[in-house]
Amino acid sequence: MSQKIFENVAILGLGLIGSSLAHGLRDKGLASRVVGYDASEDVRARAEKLAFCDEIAATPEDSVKDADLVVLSMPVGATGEAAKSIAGALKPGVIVTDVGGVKSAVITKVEAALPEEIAFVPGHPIAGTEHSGPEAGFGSLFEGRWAILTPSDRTTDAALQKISDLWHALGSDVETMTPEHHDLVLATTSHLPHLIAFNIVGTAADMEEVTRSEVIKFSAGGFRDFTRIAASDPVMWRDIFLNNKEAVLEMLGRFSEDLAAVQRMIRWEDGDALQDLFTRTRAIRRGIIEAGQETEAPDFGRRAAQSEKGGAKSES
Ligand SMILES: NC(=O)c1ccc[n+]([C@@H]2O[C@H](COP(=O)([O-])OP(=O)(O)OC[C@H]3O[C@@H](n4cnc5c(N)ncnc54)[C@H](O)[C@@H]3O)[C@@H](O)[C@H]2O)c1
Ligand SMILES: O=C(O)C(=O)C[C@]1(C(=O)O)C=C[C@@H](O)C=C1
Repeated sequence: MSQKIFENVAILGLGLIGSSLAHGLRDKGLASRVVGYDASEDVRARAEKLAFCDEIAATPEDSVKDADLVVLSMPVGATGEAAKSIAGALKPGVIVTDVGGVKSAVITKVEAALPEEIAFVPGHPIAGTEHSGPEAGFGSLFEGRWAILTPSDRTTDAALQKISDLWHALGSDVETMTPEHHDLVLATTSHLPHLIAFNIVGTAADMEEVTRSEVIKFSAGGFRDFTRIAASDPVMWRDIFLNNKEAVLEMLGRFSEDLAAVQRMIRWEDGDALQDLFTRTRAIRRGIIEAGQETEAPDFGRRAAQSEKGGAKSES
């Protein structure tokens, strides 16, 4: 058991990340009481049954009224409205944080909604799975992962330190950077890969229709890895692309240029160039494994495989 960091925590949005946080806080004894709220009545009822919070509130205002920490854990497109809905009910001295995959747009919307004296610490755990909903959460999700904090004008030093302590206690390493840098880095390492996965799985499905033949049935390792990523929550990803438009378009432009270069290598049978590229990318993967940031068979892959074989249904 670690040391308690907060008395009363409110988590708004009880999907994969919100429920994982609730589990993690309880498993590690980091809060006295956790109150949850979700905009969906169905999710509230499921969360009540799963009992990972001490209480499920009926309204956003009720969920935050006693909180000394409020976590906004909904799709980034809903974060501004959620902040508006709690603005009048917050206790003085409360810290508000979020977990959204985009930072600049979220900061603008949340800070426009919250009273100026409220401390806001924008955050993003670089941890997740393709599953969503309250059944998908587990307390060890954040262990051995990064949590990025992107302080803004409304982030006090004391609040930043407490949120950093919280992520450390949940098992994460913490890095601080500007929101703009975060959005560009994540456009490259998270948003673009998801876009490619959504697209390639869509292309294969179209191929199947056009050729009226089985394409996906015969897919093996490589394509299956793409289908895992492409199974991620549609609302969450719609919001990420709409809220990190510039950085994603910038990275997509660069990616298209690199893809055109590979196209040329194949057309002109430049085997050396192809081999050089693949040698470089293999070294990058091996470097990630050696640095301990990934295993050959990630845990969440095993969880997914187990649930595909008939285990608990974890998607909403
Ligand atoms: N899934 C991941 O891998 C991952 C990783 C890191 C961060 N994130 C971020 O975490 C956030 C939540 O993602 P998730 O994977 O938990 O999604 P999820 O789909 O599992 O859950 C989101 C929940 O938010 C609820 N919600 C929507 N609007 C709300 C509102 N106004 N008030 C309260 N609840 C509301 C939905 O009903 C849903 O239950 C997103 O901003 C996402 O960018 C996701
Ligand atoms: O592991 C996965 O399945 C994820 O997609 C996690 C992932 C990522 O792209 O790395 C997805 C979105 C986030 O905001 C952070 C983490």
